[in-house]
Amino acid sequence: MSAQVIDGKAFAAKVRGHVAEHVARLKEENDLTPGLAVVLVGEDPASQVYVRSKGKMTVEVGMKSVEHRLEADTSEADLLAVIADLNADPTIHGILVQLPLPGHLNEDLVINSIDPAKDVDGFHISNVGLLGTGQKSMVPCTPLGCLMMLRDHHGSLSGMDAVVIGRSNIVGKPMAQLLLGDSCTVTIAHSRTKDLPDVVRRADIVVAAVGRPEMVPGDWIKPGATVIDVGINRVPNGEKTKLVGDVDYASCAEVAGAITPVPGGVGPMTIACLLANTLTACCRANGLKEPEGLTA
Ligand SMILES: Nc1nc2c(c(=O)[nH]1)N[C@@H](CN(C=O)c1ccc(C(=O)N[C@@H](CCC(=O)O)C(=O)O)cc1)CN2
Ligand SMILES: [Mg+2]
Repeated sequence: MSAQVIDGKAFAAKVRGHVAEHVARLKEENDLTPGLAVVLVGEDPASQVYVRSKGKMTVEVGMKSVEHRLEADTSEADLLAVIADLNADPTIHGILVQLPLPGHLNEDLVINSIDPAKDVDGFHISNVGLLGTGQKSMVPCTPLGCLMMLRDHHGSLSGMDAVVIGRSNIVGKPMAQLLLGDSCTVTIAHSRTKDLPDVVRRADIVVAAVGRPEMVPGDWIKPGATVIDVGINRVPNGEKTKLVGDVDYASCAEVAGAITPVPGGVGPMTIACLLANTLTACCRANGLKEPEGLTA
């Protein structure tokens, strides 16, 4: 068997197209422009690339984009003051603090200082609690992107066995909540899971989000299963480097029914869902109907 490739790049472009249509309608009918503020502390090269890309795509879908680039040694008080200003700014509907933060800053404290209604990353403790109790929330972008691709591929996910490998707050835990919300039977596996290969072999859906290059081989995959690879690992490739996921693509693609590639799978969906969340936040803030198909 050779798996169907789930093209995240193409799907993300489609999502951004839907967002752009809604944004144009909001402008025309409600004289409203959604605004997204991205805060970057320090000079992490990968973060700089992601932040630039977020700003560019925000403008492309017709939204207002604001960037705050702060020095690596910015104090917590100064960062919190920037966030407080954005919380109070009525033209800003989404606020995102790019992670990871430099080590001297308390990530939880910083994230929890964002107005939950503007927390387009869905990392604020209020949004985590709302998602966990099945209430309307802001949903973390990467898991939301994975869910959108799974729904698009399968239609209903009801009754499917899903294994999420990885228990991070950003991907693993919210992914499990979303799959549960779509009536999957969900297992969260991690580094201490016993008989991990056997656990993964039971899954109709495997979401790999461990951050370990090519950790999942094809012989862990049930024939026909859907494999969603969240990993973005840069590894040596001769004199250069290349990006690989958390699954061994070649062997998994021989067994799986469908698989996301790296690059071009989950990654592009993350930014598309960030734009979708900003649009959703703007609609909610103004008491307007939310766009369909862009939230969980
Ligand atoms: N506040 C946040 N910080 C971080 C998040 C996040 O969702 N919110 N996620 C990641 C980084 N990230 C967005 O911020 C992100 C990562 C990767 C991609 C992407 O499109 N990747 C491409 C490959 C890019 C490359 O060549 O390096 C792909 O997979 O095709 C988009 C966004 C951590 N921080
Ligand atoms: Mg820290």
